[in-house]
Amino acid sequence: MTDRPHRNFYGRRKGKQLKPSHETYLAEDLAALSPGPVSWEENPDRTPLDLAALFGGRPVWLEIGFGGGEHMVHQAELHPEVGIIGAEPYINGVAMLLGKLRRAGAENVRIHPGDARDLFDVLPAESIAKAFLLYPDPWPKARHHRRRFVTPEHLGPLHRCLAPGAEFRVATDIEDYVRQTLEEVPPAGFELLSDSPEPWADWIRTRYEAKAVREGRSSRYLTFRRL
Ligand SMILES: C[S@@+](CC[C@H](N)C(=O)[O-])C[C@H]1O[C@@H](n2cnc3c(N)ncnc32)[C@H](O)[C@@H]1O
Repeated sequence: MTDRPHRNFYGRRKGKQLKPSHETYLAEDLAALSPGPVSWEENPDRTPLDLAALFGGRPVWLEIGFGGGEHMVHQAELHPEVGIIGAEPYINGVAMLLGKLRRAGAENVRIHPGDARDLFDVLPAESIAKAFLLYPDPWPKARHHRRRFVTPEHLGPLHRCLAPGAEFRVATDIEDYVRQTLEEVPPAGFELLSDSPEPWADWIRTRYEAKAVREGRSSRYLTFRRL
């Protein structure tokens, strides 16, 4: 037994199932970091989460589709004065985040290992002070554009959760995703604050962004304010 038995414990296993023994660790960590009952099975009445109890009254931020969790852990370390809830259905990404969290020792993160849309309806209205949507799935084919996150179907529930004045950040390397975001987000009750080829000052490169850079694609960083 080393002093860090979890080192690389949740390592990269893209495309592979987690080993049963790893699933035990995953389940234990996830139980400790649960934001409360989110799924319809656990919370059929959709009772709102008690964010004050979760984070002791700190402002709460939300990351949708955190992938491997680089950005979430970075923000959690940078901002111990806030609580951050992340949603990600890709279980190996969740495992990567858990490994990073163990190494970082951040205590201000809670994880919903599933669809962000299930989280939206159990977050109290106007409870989120900042939201991140970083490199959402591009759905490049025109006939799949309605599956993108930035549609009225998702933006309405997100708007309900965000506090007036809350920042909503979107990063993407897909030019047509920028177009759709600029078209769809303002009518859902947001104003555009900035649209930049440069990332935010507190940025850290995510796994997906690193892949985009390797493949020669640049990115756009959009900041909206919830009206
Ligand atoms: C292209 S990846 C980017 C991941 C990460 N943000 C990054 O920049 O490396 C998009 C992520 O969104 C997640 N995702 C897709 N639909 C989602 C949903 N409805 N709720 C939460 N996450 C979702 C996917 O599982 C995937 O990990």
